[in-house]
Amino acid sequence: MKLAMIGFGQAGGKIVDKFVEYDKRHDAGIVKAAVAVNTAKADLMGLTHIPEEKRVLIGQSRVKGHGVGADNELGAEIAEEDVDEVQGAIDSVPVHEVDAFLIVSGLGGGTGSGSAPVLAKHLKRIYTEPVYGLGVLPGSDEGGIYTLNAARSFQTFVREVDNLLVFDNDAWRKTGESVQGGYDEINEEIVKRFGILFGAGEVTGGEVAESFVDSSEIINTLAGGGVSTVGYAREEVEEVQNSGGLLSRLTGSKNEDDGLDTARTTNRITSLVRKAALGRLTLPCEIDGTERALLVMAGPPAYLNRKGIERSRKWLEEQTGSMEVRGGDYPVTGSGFVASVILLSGVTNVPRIKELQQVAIEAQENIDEINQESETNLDNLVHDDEDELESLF
Ligand SMILES: Nc1nc2c(ncn2[C@@H]2O[C@H](COP(=O)(O)OP(=O)(O)OP(=O)(O)O)[C@@H](O)[C@H]2O)c(=O)[nH]1
Repeated sequence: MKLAMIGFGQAGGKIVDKFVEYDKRHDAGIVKAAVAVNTAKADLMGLTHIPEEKRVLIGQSRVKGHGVGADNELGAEIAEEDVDEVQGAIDSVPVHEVDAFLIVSGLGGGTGSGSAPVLAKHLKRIYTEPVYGLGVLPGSDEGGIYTLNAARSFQTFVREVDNLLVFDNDAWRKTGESVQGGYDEINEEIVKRFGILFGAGEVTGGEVAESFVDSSEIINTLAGGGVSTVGYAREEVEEVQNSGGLLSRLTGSKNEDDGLDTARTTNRITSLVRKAALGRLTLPCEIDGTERALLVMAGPPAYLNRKGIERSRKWLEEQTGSMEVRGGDYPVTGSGFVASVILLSGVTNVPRIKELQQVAIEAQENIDEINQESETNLDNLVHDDEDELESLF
């Protein structure tokens, strides 16, 4: 699947930068264009793989290249004012060659959390291609302002995009380590999971898959909106030549080990799918109640088979209660591992989101209370002034 990626803020820029690197390293063919947008000049200068002309500094007249300091209302205002500058960088993207836009952003800061939903709304008005978001939730040790920003931005972002893929930093923090300490590893994890998912629709180099995942299947799984999470599991394998693959499956060629190999391959697939679905998701949640799902099995063609994928698909249908579970191969010769990636789209039972919604409600109530108090104080002040004036005459 070919994407135009736009990274907002420090986290968004770094993650898109890593996607570009991943794309080159694996010849994945998913990043058709990459743009980084920020209010902080230093963050843009720290990027390595996104070309300089695709790094856009916004809000110069307001914050002089120094960032918005976690003020996401200011971030949103700046994005509204400078959306044409971002559009300028997107104008050179051959949009007819991309399947979708992906806006990547941390939701806890000011620039990304404020700007990402603004750009999503803008792109949806202009283009017919789907606009997806990849939103990163802050660690709970980052402080109240980050949680509040995330709570507010999450609600707006999910409304503006066609689907919001979520990664929760908090769930990926290592015990005893602050989330900042492990960003490199976390970003690797993000890019690996989403790289395989989006790469599935872009097989190059003459690989033949038995039941190939098409980008339309990714789009259909994400259609309908809501929030998505991704599971992943992998197992190292030895690359074998000419044992199975589509050719031998089509010609029916067999050897003595074929029965055993097929059973082993099938079992490996079903076990990896269970591990991916029941292990740590990018956004931890109950998988029961998921609206749509897509299962991608990546690895050397000899280690992929339809039977394993079919069984796993049925298992996933039972676990999620969804009637819309798609599945297929992503053949990668020479990968040295078989991996299962599961996209769960339209998840509903997510404790972290409930927590964020609660934070947003409480914050709104506090704001209302403060407003009411200051109105009452103002009224009292006016009455006091009137009384004072009356006593003067
Ligand atoms: N996964 C991941 N998360 C990050 C990274 N850097 C920052 N974050 C998270 O993203 C949130 C937003 O931080 P930034 O992206 O630095 O903020 P910003 O959008 O640039 O906004 P300002 O700095 O306030 O202008 C933080 O709360 C962190 O949780 C990163 O490299 N990887």
